[in-house]
Amino acid sequence: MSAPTVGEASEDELLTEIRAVIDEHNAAAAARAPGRTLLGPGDDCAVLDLTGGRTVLTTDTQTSGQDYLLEWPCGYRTRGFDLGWKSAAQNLADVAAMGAEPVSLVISLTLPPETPVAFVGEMARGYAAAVLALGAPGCSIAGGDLGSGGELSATVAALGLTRGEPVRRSGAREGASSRRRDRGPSGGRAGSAAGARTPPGSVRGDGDGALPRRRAGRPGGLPARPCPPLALGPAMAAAGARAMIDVSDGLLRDGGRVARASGVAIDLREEPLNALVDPLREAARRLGADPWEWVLGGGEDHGILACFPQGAPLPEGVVAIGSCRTLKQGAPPVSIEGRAREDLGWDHFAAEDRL
Ligand SMILES: Nc1ncnc2c1ncn2[C@@H]1O[C@H](COP(=O)(O)OP(=O)(O)O)[C@@H](O)[C@H]1O
Ligand SMILES: Cc1ncc(C[n+]2csc(CCOP(=O)(O)OP(=O)(O)O)c2C)c(N)n1
Ligand SMILES: [Mg+2]
Repeated sequence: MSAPTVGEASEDELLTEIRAVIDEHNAAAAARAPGRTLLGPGDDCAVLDLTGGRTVLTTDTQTSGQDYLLEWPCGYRTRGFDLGWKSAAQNLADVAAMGAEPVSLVISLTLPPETPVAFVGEMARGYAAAVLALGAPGCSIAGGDLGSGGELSATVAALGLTRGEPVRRSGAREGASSRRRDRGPSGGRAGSAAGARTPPGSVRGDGDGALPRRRAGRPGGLPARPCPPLALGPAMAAAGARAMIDVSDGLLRDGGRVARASGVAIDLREEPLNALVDPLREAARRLGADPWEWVLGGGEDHGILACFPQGAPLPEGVVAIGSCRTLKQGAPPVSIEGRAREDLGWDHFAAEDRL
């Protein structure tokens, strides 16, 4: 007998599958952050107490074919756990990049009828696991929505609280140095997600060219399970960061967003970037790809790019990668050792069959 699918289940049965996981998570989260989530799933709305700071709110969607593939070119099959993890992580990263601590998530799922019920339960486990593993153990999963549809998609909204003022993209000033925390708790580095997406179709024919399937599909679990360094968001804010962004669309593109919003030019140094490129060289060689393109243009690593006043003490693990200069007319918003680089990065609406 084949595994039961969503099309054979009722909404209540699916909710029971999800609630089994998240109710347990929420009980633990409530013990760690008492008084924040006053009412979780089960009513028309959740009830939160967000007094004591500024509230930040964000949402992001993972859509099959656009943000993930059920089967990657390397043969790796996306698990429900991966999809849950990634859609939580991507939102938690946005909260952290404002300098906030995550308080709660709501989750809306569109499920094609052929989706296995077990996949949905796995997604719930992925949400709860990401929240815990990435360092937001007090964050509740306060509710969501279920619907049927042609494409499997997951939309998460996340709420967070700051201690001081949220850190926006627009606060960078000349002379500030720009630094990037590139390593997540389990080792996600800039460029790794892009490297993992690169299809082995582009492998060079040098005999053992292709990475073993396991490694090609999951260097550090990416891009299936990105590991944004959540705790560094509030830590960088407390250390005086003037501008922050999570790198979802690529270092150049997201750096350009900070530069433009702040009215500065960001000049990156080659030496610290080399430290990000080096571990990717071998994988890139085998795939016939340019590791610099992964580091500069690859998205979905969700490290945090921040600009600090010169001389500000940096939280541990933060690496200085450049500085903010005067923005000159006609000059690129982001350069490397003063040289312009081709504009690399992810744009949903410009992408054509490009992983
Ligand atoms: N994917 C989900 N994850 C977590 N909770 C969910 C999910 N879908 C629905 N819920 C929760 O289950 C309860 C019932 O959902 P629903 O029937 O969609 O409510 P309503 O009809 O009031 O919109 C709500 O409290 C909702 O937050
Ligand atoms: C099937 C597939 N194609 C392409 C990509 C690459 N990709 C999709 S979205 C994205 C950037 C991040 O997504 P976005 O929704 O822009 O996140 P946000 O900037 O809103 O945080 C990248 C690099 C992918 N992950 N999966
Ligand atoms: Mg963001």
